[in-house]
Amino acid sequence: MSTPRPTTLGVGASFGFGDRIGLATPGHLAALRQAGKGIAPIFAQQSIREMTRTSRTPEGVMGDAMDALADAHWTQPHGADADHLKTEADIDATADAGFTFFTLDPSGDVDQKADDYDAATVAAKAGKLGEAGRWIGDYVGRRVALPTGMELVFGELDVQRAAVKYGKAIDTAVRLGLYAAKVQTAAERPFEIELSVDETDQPTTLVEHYIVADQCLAGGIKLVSLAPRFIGEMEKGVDYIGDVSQLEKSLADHAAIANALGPYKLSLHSGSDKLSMYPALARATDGRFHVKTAGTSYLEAVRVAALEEPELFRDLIRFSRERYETDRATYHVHATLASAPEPSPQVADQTLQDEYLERWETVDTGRGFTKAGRQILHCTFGSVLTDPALGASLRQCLEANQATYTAVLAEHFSRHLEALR
Ligand SMILES: O=C(O)[C@@H](O)[C@@H](O)[C@H](O)C(=O)CO
Repeated sequence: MSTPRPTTLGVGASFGFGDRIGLATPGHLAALRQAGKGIAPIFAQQSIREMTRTSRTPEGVMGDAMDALADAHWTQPHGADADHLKTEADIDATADAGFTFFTLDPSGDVDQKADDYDAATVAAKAGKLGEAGRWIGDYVGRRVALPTGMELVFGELDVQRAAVKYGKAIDTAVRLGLYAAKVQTAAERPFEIELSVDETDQPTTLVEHYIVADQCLAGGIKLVSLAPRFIGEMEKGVDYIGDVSQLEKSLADHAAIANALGPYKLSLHSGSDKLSMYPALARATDGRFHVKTAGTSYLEAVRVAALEEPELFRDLIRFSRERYETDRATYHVHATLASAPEPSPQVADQTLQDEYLERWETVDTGRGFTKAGRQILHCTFGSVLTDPALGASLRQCLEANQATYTAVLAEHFSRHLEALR
């Protein structure tokens, strides 16, 4: 039986194995076979941003994943995530390549300062929204009791703020979602839609979540998953930053809304390495989650260089440090160059591995101890992979040591998947 084309996965537990290089799928598969029972995989997953930074195409991403699945004689269902789509052109490019999971990202239309406005400013801005604020009157005064015991109270200020924050973004999401549905239906191809507003500065409140999802539904968009901006910090390349017990309660309330209006999954973006919150996510959603990762597979590729070609690892660190201040611009990260050592000859190989590739506690947890080299490597993947010398050297290292890459990925992602069970 041959490897099936990507398909829709529905609202059961799923996991996205983003692969920025195109050589990680064997390791992802090994981890899934070891520890992924009951979790549906997405192997072909890249954002437009990633493909732009790595000069890859949707066809190339799809081809790399499908070739690896065929080599492994994979015959089970799998999805394909066209991630962080912002325009109709993004949808056209990825739909034609066979993607079936469309992550719509209207965050460019989210007012990311909305939580800072006082009541008068909120009211004034809401009054100027026009069509984007058409639904304000429909919600003011509502109360919705959630099975978690939480009651959603739609006060006038809360609803106005939701409109100021997400009103335009909702209309963008509906426009993109209807377009994706039209394209896929015309081509008789399967599709499912995720809405992502995770890459915004201020958390999505429960009232805002309810209104965003309810208005998507009213606009004709059936969500398979939603990525709100959760409380706490989901920074790239490091574990969750915040109080996990508070997060679990918030996740349960968000999940109750998803069940009431969907059902749809809660989607965790920047899911790489957030193992401290995985059990909470699985419990709070009762397994109705999607976890999206990508950067951590790149970091494990760098680990192969550290293990097999230490001099290449030093070159990667040196180059990444030169690029970090530029490349960090669109990512939510805290690392500074001062938080990790220069790869000077006096610094041992093992020290560099510890400082730049540690998986666990790598942020200042109040003890003044910050290891953030992972973020310096994480954010500069595009510069490295498109550098004629370094990109080629890293790929050659991985191709010469594919068994090592597969092994470190299998171990790394088995830990991720086991934490979700
Ligand atoms: O870095 C990217 O552009 C994407 O991989 C991520 O934003 C993705 O949506 C994600 O959250 C995976 O960690």
